[in-house]
Amino acid sequence: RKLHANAEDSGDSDELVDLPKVEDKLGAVPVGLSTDSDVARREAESISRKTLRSNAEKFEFQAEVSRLMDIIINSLYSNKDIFLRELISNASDALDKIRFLALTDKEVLGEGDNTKLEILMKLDKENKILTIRDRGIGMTKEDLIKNLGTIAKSGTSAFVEKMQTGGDLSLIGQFGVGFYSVYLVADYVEVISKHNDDKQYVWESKADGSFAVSEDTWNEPLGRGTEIRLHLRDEAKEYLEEDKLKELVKKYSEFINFPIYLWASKEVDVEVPSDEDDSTEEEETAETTTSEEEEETDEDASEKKPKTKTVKEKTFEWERLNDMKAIWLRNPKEVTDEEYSKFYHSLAKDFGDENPLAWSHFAAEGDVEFKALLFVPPKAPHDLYESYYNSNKSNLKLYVRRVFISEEFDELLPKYLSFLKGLVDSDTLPLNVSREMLQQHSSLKTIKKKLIRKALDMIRKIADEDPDEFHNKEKTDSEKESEESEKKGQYTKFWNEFGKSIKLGIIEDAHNRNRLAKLLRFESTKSEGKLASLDEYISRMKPGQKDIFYITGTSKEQLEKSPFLERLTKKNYEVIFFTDPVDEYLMQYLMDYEDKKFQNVSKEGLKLGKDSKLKDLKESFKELTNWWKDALSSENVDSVKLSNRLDNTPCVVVTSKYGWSSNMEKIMQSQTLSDASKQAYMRGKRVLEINPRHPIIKELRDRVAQDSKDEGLKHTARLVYQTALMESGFILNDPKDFASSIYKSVQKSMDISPDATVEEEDDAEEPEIEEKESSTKSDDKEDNDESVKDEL
Ligand SMILES: Nc1ncnc2c1ncn2[C@@H]1O[C@H](COP(=O)(O)OP(=O)(O)OP(=O)(O)O)[C@@H](O)[C@H]1O
Repeated sequence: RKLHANAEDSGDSDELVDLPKVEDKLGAVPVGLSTDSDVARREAESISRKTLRSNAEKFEFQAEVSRLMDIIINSLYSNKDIFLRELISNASDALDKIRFLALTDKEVLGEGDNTKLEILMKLDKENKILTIRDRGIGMTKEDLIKNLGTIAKSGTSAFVEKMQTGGDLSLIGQFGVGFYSVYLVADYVEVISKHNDDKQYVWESKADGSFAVSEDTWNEPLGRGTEIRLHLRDEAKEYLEEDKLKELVKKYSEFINFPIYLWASKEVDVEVPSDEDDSTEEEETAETTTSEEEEETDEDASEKKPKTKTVKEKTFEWERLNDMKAIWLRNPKEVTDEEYSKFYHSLAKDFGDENPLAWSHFAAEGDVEFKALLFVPPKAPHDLYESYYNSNKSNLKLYVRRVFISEEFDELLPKYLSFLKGLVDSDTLPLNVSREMLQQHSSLKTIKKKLIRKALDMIRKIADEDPDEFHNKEKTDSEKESEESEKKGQYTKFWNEFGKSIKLGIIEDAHNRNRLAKLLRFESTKSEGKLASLDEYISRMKPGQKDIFYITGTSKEQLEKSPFLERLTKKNYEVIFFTDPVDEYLMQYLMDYEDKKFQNVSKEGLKLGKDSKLKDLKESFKELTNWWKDALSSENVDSVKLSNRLDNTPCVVVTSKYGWSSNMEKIMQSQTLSDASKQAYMRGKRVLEINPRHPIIKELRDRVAQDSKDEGLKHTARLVYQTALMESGFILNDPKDFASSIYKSVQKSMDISPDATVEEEDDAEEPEIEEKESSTKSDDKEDNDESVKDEL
C-alpha cells in the first residue's frame, strides 16, 4: 500500500512511496481517517483543484454570512486558536444528535466502524491540511447548502454588528456561527459529509462570496459523519504541529464527551536484523533512526537467531487527547474552582476572560435522582430578553444516564431563569422514549422544583458572600478583608446583568415570590448611589412606619425632584426608586414583604403617622375643595383633597390605588399595540391633592370665599391643576389649551390689554406662487385669528 511520505522527511511532496501500513503494526486502532494511499492520492487531487470543482453546483453566501466571512478573513484578531474548539464542538453536537436518535432506533448507527462515536484529527504537513472528522449525524446536501451558507441565523447580524464595534471574536460560538471561524486559519475549506438519508457530498469554499456543492465520487466513503479539511494559510502553519493541537484540545475541549484522537507520531523501538545490508529500506524512508547501541543477542541463542539491533522508528497512532470523565459525575469536593470555570467556558461556549459568577453542583436523591451543575454566567447574552415570551430557549442541557438528550427543554427551568447555564443528568428519566414523551414525564416537575430552589440559593449566596452587601456591613474590616476580594461587588454585577430576570420571576412565580423579593435590589432616597435590598430598607424603617414607600418613573434624577417625596424626605422616610418599565408590572404583583405593605407615594392612601392637623384644616378648605372639583368637572378628576405629602409645592395629582400611575400611563401609551379603550378604563381616577400651607392655595381659598363665580379665578385654578398634572408626571391631553392659558396669564402679568390682537401680515408683495398658496395661507390666517380670539 502506498502512503505519503512525510513532507519534512522526504522533501518531495508528490512522491508516493511504498510503506508498510501503519495500522498493521498497532493492532486495534480506532477507526478514522484512513491512511490509505488512495486517500492520499485523492487528497492531492483535491488540492490541485484549489479552484472549486468545475462541475459542482455553485451558490452565493447569504449577504450577512458573506459580510461575516469578510470580517473573519480580514481580522487581525490574534487568537486564531478558537477555530479548533468550534469545529470540535460542532463535531460533538453532531455525535450527540446521532446518539440521541440511536436511543429509539439502533439501526441509525449502522455497524462496524460506523458505531464508533469519536472525533479524529489528522495533519498533513506536506500539503498543509488539517482534517477533523466525526461520525456524527452528518449533513445531507440540503443541510450543507442551508447550514453552511444560505440561511443566516439570527446571531449572524448580531455578531457582525458586534465585530464592527470592536467586539471580541472569540465569542463567535455564542452567536451560532462558529463554523466560519475556520477562515481565520484556512483559505480553502472542504466539508465532506454523509448523512444516513443522502449520498456523500462535498461542500467547498474559498470564502470569496460563493461556495460549491457536489456529489462526492472520489473521496473515501465516510460511512456516516463529516470530515472538514482545512487548507491552512501559510501564516497558520503552527496548526500542523501535534503539540499545538494537543495544547488546544487540553485548553478548550477537555470536557467534550466523546473521545478526541490525534493521528500522532511516536518513536518506537523496533528490533531489526543487524545485517548491514538489510537496513537500507528504513534509512531511505527516513522514518527510522539507528540506535547508538547495537544490542547483543542472547549468548545462548546467538547461534540459532540472526543478529538483531534496536532501532528507533517513527510511527503513527491514534492518541487520545481528552479523558472524558464527566465533571458532573465527580465528587464536588474533588473538583477545583479552575475546573468548574473551565467547564463553564466550554459548556457555555463563552471564552471571554471572565469566570462564572457562581455555580452549584449537587445530586438529588430520593424518588427522582439526578445530578446537576448550574452556573450564573458573568454576562447576560446579547438576546436575553428578545422575544422573552415567545422563545423556548433554555440553556440547560438534559442528559439521561450520561446520554445527551436536548438543550431545548424548557420544562426544566422557568423562563425567568433561562439565563442560567448548566446541565442535568437524570437516572430516573427513561432513555428510549421520544422527546415528546419525555417532556410529559412526571419526574420533570420534581426536577424543576429542585432546580429552582437550588438556583435561587446559588444566587442568594453571591449576595451573602459579597462584602459590599448590607448584611455584611456589621463585619469588621479584617473580617471583610479575609473574605476573598474577588467576591466584592459581585452581587451588584449580578444585578446589573440579570436583575430584570429576578423581577420577571417575581411577576411569574408566585410560589417563590418571597425568595425572589429577597434578591431584589434598587436605589432609594437613602441608598447613596448604591443598591439596597428590602431587608436593608426594613432595617432603616422609622419606628411606627408600616409601609414600604416607593415611586416609579423614568430616571432617578427625575424622581429625586418629585413633589411626591417632599414631606417623606423631610420626615426622614426612605423611598425606593423604581425606574425600569418592568417595575410598574412588578409592583402589581409584589404586594407585601415581611408583613409590610408596599405604597406607591404617587397614589392615593399614603399614611404618614397621625394626620390630626389635616383633619382640623379640612373644614376650613371645604369650600375651596368643593368649588375646585366643580371647576374641573370637564377633567377626569374624582376629588380634590388636602395633601399630607407636600411641602413646597401647591398641589399634585395622585391616582387611585388600583389605577395606573402616571408612569404606567406613559408606558402603556408608548406600546404600539395597546388598546385605547383599555387605556381609558385603566387610567384610574385622578385626585387633586392640595397643600393647605401653600400661599397660592390659601389665596385661592380666600378668593373663592369672596367670589366663587369669578371666571378669572376658575381659569387660574385650572391652570394650577394642569401644572400639577404635568409635574406629577402625566402627559397633558390638550397641550394647546394649556399653552393658551399660560400665554393669557403672561399677557396679563405684562399688562397687555386683553383686546390686543396679532398684527396682520402685509402680503401686498407676494411673488407669483401666491395663487397656489393663497388657500392654505388664508386657512392659516383664520386659524390664527380664531386662536387669538379664543385666548382673548
Ligand atoms: N460536524 C458537523 N456535523 C454535522 N453538522 C454540522 C457540523 N458542523 C456544522 N454543522 C451544521 O452547520 C451548522 C452551522 O454551524 P455553526 O458552527 O456555524 O453554528 P452552530 O454549531 O449552530 O453554533 P456554534 O457556532 O455555537 O457551534 C450547525 O448548526 C450544524 O447544523
